[in-house]
Amino acid sequence: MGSFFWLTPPEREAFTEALRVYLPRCRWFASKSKSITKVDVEEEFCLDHPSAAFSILLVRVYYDDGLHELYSLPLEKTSSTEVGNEERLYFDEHSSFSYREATARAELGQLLFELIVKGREVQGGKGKMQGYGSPFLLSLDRNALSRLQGQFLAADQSNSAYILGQAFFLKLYRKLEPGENPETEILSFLTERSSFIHVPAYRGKIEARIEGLPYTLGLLSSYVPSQENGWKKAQEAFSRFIREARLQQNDETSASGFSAMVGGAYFGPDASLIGERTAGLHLALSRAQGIPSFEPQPLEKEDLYFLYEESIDIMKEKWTNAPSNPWFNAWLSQQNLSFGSLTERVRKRLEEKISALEEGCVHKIRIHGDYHLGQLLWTGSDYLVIDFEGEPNRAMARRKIKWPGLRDVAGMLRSFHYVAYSFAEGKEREDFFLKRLAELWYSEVSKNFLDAYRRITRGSILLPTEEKNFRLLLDFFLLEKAVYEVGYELGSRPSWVGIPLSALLELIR
Ligand SMILES: Nc1ncnc2c1ncn2[C@@H]1O[C@H](COP(=O)(O)OP(=O)(O)O)[C@@H](O)[C@H]1O
Ligand SMILES: O=P(O)(O)O[C@H]1O[C@H](CO)[C@@H](O[C@H]2O[C@H](CO)[C@@H](O)[C@H](O)[C@H]2O)[C@H](O)[C@H]1O
Repeated sequence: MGSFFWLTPPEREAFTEALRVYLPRCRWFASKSKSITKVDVEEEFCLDHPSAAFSILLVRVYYDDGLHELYSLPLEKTSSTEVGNEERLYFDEHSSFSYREATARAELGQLLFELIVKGREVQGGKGKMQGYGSPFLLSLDRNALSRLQGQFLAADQSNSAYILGQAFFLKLYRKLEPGENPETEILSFLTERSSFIHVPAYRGKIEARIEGLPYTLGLLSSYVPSQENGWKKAQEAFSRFIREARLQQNDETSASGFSAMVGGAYFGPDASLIGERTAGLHLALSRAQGIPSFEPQPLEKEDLYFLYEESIDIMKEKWTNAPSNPWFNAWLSQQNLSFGSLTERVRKRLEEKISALEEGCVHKIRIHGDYHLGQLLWTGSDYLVIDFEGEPNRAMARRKIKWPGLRDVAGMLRSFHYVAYSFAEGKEREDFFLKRLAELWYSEVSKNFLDAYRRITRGSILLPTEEKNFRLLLDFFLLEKAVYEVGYELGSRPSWVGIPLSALLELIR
């Protein structure tokens, strides 16, 4: 079967032109709003299955702002008669060879799994791709492993995944950068060097090495059978709470009565368990003596000024379309605020938090970095934490920076807030009772989560001993996360922008 590098220059051009149209339509393609100037295929790794021929292409995409990104694109090579025109990405009339999207093919998942199990190496044009199994995987019976059936996971996510025999989960990263992916790094650390078991166990990875640089192409972990994720479970608990509270509305149930309801059966116990798991995760990550990329270090004010600058940049760059966003504007006029005064108050509040904080009051460690309820899987009796890639839109090196665990804690608190306040989203009528219940739910769930987290981390390098420092740091991270979220919502869910804005308002009052 053919290969990109066998094509003539005009054929290559036709193919990269086809990619230029195709890529922005893909869910995992990060820069949909940018204008592509050029697409280059930098590398091709060919993988043959008895019934199909595949290629993993590494494709460099150039934009009109001078920046570029590298993507992994698994394609199937097939003869023209087998494929309808609509499925083809490229067709070469002379050799009757065409490329089509292959991610959904279970055979590809199988081949990639085998690459890891057998530690195989595949040569490309400039470099090589190799599978690496963890010590545990390599201790298993290879024949039994090769009989496992692959299945593509049809979830609309930033990466693509396969399940093998309900035992393994294989994630193929789409956007690549040189260096080890934070997810393989953290999961292998937790699996092999800690006793924390509430994450999928690390089982291996696929790495490419091109011109001396490593790129993580895939992660193999244990498969976690789950009922739902934390976000769905919390939403469901919140809506049950609202239904029950409305039934009791006439019975004059007091605020403390409603809080007790939440604490009892409407996510209060879940929040405590999430607090325990979060604390356990951070404690495990903080016990990493002798590994420079993980070893804890005292927090300096400089570290926070870095985030402060980043928040200012987000407000300048990612909030630029705010003035044309009707929800943003309606919110501003409701609060009697101008755009300029909002951003200035946020800036000032961030600065105040840093200056009042005592330097070195806590240590920074490797953290999850994009911690929210959607990153928790509910197994039916416990929560497992997934997706350690960090914030998807930030550069890899940036996602590996150490921060106090309280940064993840703030992420989870923001997520509880989203559950309560997204419930009222899109409902025209002002419903004061619902607002009151949302406040009560958020406050009770947050208290349960924080109490559990603080109980377990008390006395450790993760928690400031003084209450004042704890509050300052947590508020700083809540502010910083809400600034990020406003930018995120303006780009992806403009009608939800009021949720992080309402949190910001509370924090700058
Ligand atoms: N180890 C696992 N076992 C089972 N399902 C998983 C596992 N990890 C992730 N998933 C499922 O796949 C989805 C996408 O995983 P995630 O790590 O969030 O990928 P992405 O990087 O694409 O966001 C999750 O929402 C979850 O449903
Ligand atoms: O795609 P990722 O899961 O890596 O994270 C990004 O998308 C999240 C949205 O799904 C976004 O999270 C925000 O919305 C959540 C509700 O959908 C809410 O629970 C989070 O608190 C809120 O930040 C996340 O910020 C973004 O990085």
